[in-house]
This record gives sequence, C-alpha cells and structure tokens, in this order.
Amino acid sequence: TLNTEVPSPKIPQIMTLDELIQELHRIFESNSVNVEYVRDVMVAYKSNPKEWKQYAKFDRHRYTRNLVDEGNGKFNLMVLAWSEGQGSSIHDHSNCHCFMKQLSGCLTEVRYDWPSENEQMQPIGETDLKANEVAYINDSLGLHRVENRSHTEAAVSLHLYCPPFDSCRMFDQRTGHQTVSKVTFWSKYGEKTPYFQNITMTTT
Ligand SMILES: O=C(O)CCSS
Ligand SMILES: [Fe+2]
Repeated sequence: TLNTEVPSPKIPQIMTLDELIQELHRIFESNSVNVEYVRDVMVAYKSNPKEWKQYAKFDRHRYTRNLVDEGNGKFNLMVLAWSEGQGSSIHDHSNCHCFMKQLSGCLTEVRYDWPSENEQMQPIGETDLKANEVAYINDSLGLHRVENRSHTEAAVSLHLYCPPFDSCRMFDQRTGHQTVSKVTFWSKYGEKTPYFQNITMTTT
C-alpha cells in the first residue's frame, strides 16, 4: 500500500533515468510506499532526451505506450509518445496509482468526475503540464483524459503505474457509458512488440 507513514529519505538530486529506475526499485521493495516521496523522486529526475528517445516511438494513428521497466512486478514505467493533436479517451486507473511526468512538449490533463448512468460528462478542471512536472491521479480523485493540443510540437511523457494494470475503463463523454479495454504496448524495452501482441481485445 502507498501511504504517508514511510519517512521520506533525502531525495537524490542528479539522477539519470537508470538511477531513477534503481531508486524506484528500492522504494518498492518495501510494502508501504510514500506517494509523496515517489512523486518527489519523479520530479527530481530532470528529463534528458538522450536517455528516453529510444522509447519515444510515434504512430500516425494514436499515441504510443512504450514499456521501459516492469518494476519487479510492483510497477510499470513507460514512455508515452503523443504526436500533435493526439490524446487519450477519458479513462480510469484500475484502482492503481498513476504518476505522469512531462518529458518534452506540453500535455493537457482534463479531469472528470465519475459519471452517473446516461449523463454527459463535464470537465471539472484542466491542467497544462510543464516540463518535468508530475501529475498524480487515482480513481478516488476521479477520471481524466490527456491530450497534446499543440499543432506544432510532439509531446513525450513518463508514466508510473503501481501496481501495474493491463486494462482500464474508458468512458464515452456524451453518455458516461463505460467499456473495459486492454491497454497494450507499442514497444517494450525499445523494441517494437510483434503485431499479434498488439491486437487489442474487443471491449467487453
Ligand atoms: O496509460 C495510458 O494509456 C493512459 C495515459 S494518460 S495516464
Ligand atoms: Fe491516465
């Protein structure tokens, strides 16, 4: 469980992506993890494109999810690549914690409350993520969609999900209707995943 009892040791200042991953592995060795400390560590990593560009694969049709590290099964760390105008649907986070860090470009996060049946979903707030900032969400805080509204600049973000999940709920903004959909990886550890692994399951 992630809670605040665990003391926050001093944050390492200069960190490479590999050092961030090592620190996350260390943090998640224990069963109780301090959400604020995880967020501070994610903020402390200063984005260096040389370290993550191998994961930032862009697809004409939709944003891509690229697995960086499986966190000993405790978390998934992934790089998401958003071409201009690409965005996610409104979705939840399967009772997991979600940390999203802006590595390059600018993403807008639009938040929504959980809808009641057959109701148009209204945004309850939106935030532009600036370089190196980290947004945090979990289902008790609501739902969100994330989009790259720029017409001129692609965006790249670093996502930490703990525990890892392979499906989530997606919501139709007009009706509040939800479907469960598997989430897939466009690449893993810098290698494109074979096509057959990318056939997303039909929504149930
Ligand atoms: O993991 C996803 O595809 C949602 C990105 S916004 S947290
Ligand atoms: Fe999300």
